[in-house]
Amino acid sequence: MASNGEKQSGTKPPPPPSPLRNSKFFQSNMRILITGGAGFIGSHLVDRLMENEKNEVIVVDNYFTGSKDNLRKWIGHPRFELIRHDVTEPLLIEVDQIYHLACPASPIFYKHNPVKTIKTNVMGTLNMLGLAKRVGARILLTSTSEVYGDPLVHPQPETYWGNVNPIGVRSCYDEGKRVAETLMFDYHRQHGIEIRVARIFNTYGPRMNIDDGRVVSNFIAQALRDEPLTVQAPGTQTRSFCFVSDMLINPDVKIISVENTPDDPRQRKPDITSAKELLGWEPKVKLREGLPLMEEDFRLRLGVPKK
Ligand SMILES: O=c1ccn([C@@H]2O[C@H](COP(=O)(O)OP(=O)(O)O[C@H]3OC[C@@H](O)[C@H](O)[C@H]3O)[C@@H](O)[C@H]2O)c(=O)[nH]1
Repeated sequence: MASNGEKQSGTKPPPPPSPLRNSKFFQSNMRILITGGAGFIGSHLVDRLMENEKNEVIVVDNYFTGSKDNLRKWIGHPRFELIRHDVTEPLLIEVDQIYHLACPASPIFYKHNPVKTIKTNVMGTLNMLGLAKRVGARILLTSTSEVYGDPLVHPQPETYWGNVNPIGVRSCYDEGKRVAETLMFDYHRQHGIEIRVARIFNTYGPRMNIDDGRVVSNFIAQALRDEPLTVQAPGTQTRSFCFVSDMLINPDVKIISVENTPDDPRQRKPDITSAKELLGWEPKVKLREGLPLMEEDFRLRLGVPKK
């Protein structure tokens, strides 16, 4: 679709899917690969796909931010396989569908080793697309709201191309995911690969990493420890949050509205203050469906006894 003023004329249609791909349309048993399947969203996706007895699920993960613990109920299951593998290395395997989730997603983790983050996004996606092409698999990439950068349009329609800093500390992730999206669409246009791209916004729920520095996990951990909630400056930023099971109902769902002030507020300011100090009142954190489960899980991990 043309937007931001650019005309898209003369684009040729993608080639038809390979005969290998065509044969999979009539197949009901699916062997599904999930990269990053030991992570927060990945493991919920595994649960969902394992519900279908016709599916065989293979997870690859390097356990940088994921954990075997998230998959413990499936380890040893005849339809389930777990491989320690880093997607920046090629993977030769026979599968029918690929869900490519592998990448650290929390800002503190992806900024920890930015070169590795961009390698994961670029080389990892190339490797997965190469695999999809070789075996005729359909592939889904989990992209991010961060492809919009500091959006100047609210809410962001898919036709909006974003406002991204190419040299900032978040670029390894923002730009990495943008290149990953480009690769997906180029493989589709050039090789007829069947693709899906889901731009995921801030997701929360059980199995979220307690120490990933994100606002939901921080607030819950702080509340459980009876500490003040920290709101990072400027304090006016907003996010749209999606509970993990709501996201899996329709992985293509786009939950929008990331409002930011114009002066690059996404570069975290060091002056962190307590919510009370900033707002003049202590905000009440509303726990919704599923959160009691998360709270229980966090209590256990923090060693905070039940009330
Ligand atoms: O303790 C905290 C943590 C965070 N925040 C603020 O809360 C907002 C949300 O921050 P988070 O770290 O939870 O997440 P971000 O929105 O910055 O990044 C997220 O965006 C979409 C996903 O694709 C990314 O993977 C992701 O982690 C930010 O404005 C941040 O400054 C706080 O006020 N207090």
